[in-house]
Amino acid sequence: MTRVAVVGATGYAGVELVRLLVRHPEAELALVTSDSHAGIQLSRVYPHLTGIADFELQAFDPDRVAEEANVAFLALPAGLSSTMVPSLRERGVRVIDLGGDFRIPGPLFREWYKKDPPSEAVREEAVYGLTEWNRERVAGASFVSNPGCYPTAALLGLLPAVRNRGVEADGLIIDAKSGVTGAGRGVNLGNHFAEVAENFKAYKVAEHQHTPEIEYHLAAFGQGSARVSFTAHLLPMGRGILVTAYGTLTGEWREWTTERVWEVYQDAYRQEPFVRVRPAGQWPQTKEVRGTNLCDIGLTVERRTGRMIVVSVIDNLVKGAAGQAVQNLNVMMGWPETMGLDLVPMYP
Ligand SMILES: NC(=O)C1=CN([C@@H]2O[C@H](COP(=O)(O)OP(=O)(O)OC[C@H]3O[C@@H](n4cnc5c(N)ncnc54)[C@H](OP(=O)(O)O)[C@@H]3O)[C@@H](O)[C@H]2O)C=CC1
Ligand SMILES: CC(=O)N[C@@H](CCC(=O)OP(=O)(O)O)C(=O)O
Repeated sequence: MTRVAVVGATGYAGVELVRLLVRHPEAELALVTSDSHAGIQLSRVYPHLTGIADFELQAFDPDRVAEEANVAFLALPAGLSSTMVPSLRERGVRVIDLGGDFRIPGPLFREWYKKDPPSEAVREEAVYGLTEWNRERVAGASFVSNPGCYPTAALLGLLPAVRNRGVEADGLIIDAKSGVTGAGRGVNLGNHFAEVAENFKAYKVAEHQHTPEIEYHLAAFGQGSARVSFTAHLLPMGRGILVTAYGTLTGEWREWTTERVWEVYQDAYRQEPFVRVRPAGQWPQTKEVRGTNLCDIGLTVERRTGRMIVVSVIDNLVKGAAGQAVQNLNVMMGWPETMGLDLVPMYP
């Protein structure tokens, strides 16, 4: 068994990691940490874990993490892992960081997150954990930077077309909707029931911090440059993200049918255990992936406008956070990629 720690176990991403790790056949959950709940049992904070994960929460201490665990998952507010990661790496702990600190170069992090970035030398050690597109590098990694929730859905939906030069990567439009757990467990008026229920709103328009992450990795994996208009919206539901992306067809793709484009997507994802390309005309829904590490994709060519429309859905806490992090753990450790993630969607 490999001993693992969850740093920030009381947050929504952290507690989802706990859910997956307590049933993982090769990982043993050895340590859970919290800032404001240190000394209290995790099952006091989350009574649904009574008898399942009654660990006492510890304050973060890198020596303690290194004593107890070989791998640490960090699920902390942006900016904290920039200082914590080096202290763990120095002690030989492998790290999977779920925050935004290491996903983009420092100057972009400073500009969009308005926080001090980590040192560029440490950031360059981080392997971006979009598993389906970076599996070989994740396999040899000791430090993985897990993608953001919106970027996961957007990149998986768009990369087959961008990589194959089927759509113009400059000028993509990405329209995204999330459930409220995407904002974490912290109390925030914008996520108050009375503000969210029977309501629907766009937020952080033209200034969402996931915009540079989407552009940077579309360019890197797509082997070109990318400019996107990304708009996030808040839905009155707990879990789930649905992304609708619009791209102008280029080159020979301008003449292609939906079926031809669909074949390119099938080729890209046929071997992937967690990506399902839906038959033409079938549009994925958030509930169809709820509680799982799946990303479902539907697409069409819109002949009238010369555009392609792609819809992708994930569970933000699983494929968008904890599930993809466990998928990366499996790849890092050389275990079967689906280990501990063989989950059936909770429907209805
Ligand atoms: N929610 C989501 O859908 C997704 C989240 N993520 C990422 O995961 C990370 C966590 O997000 P989420 O779970 O939503 O956030 P939450 O606000 O729900 O949780 C934050 C966690 O960090 C801990 N924490 C806060 N401040 C400190 C501190 N100073 N020192 C140590 N621990 C601290 C909290 O512990 P306590 O309150 O007990 O002190 C809590 O466990 C973020 O970086 C986010 O970007 C990524 C993809 C999706
Ligand atoms: C619904 C909601 O508010 N979602 C959050 C998701 C952010 C997140 O997960 O933070 P990172 O930037 O560290 O990835 C948001 O849009 O800001």
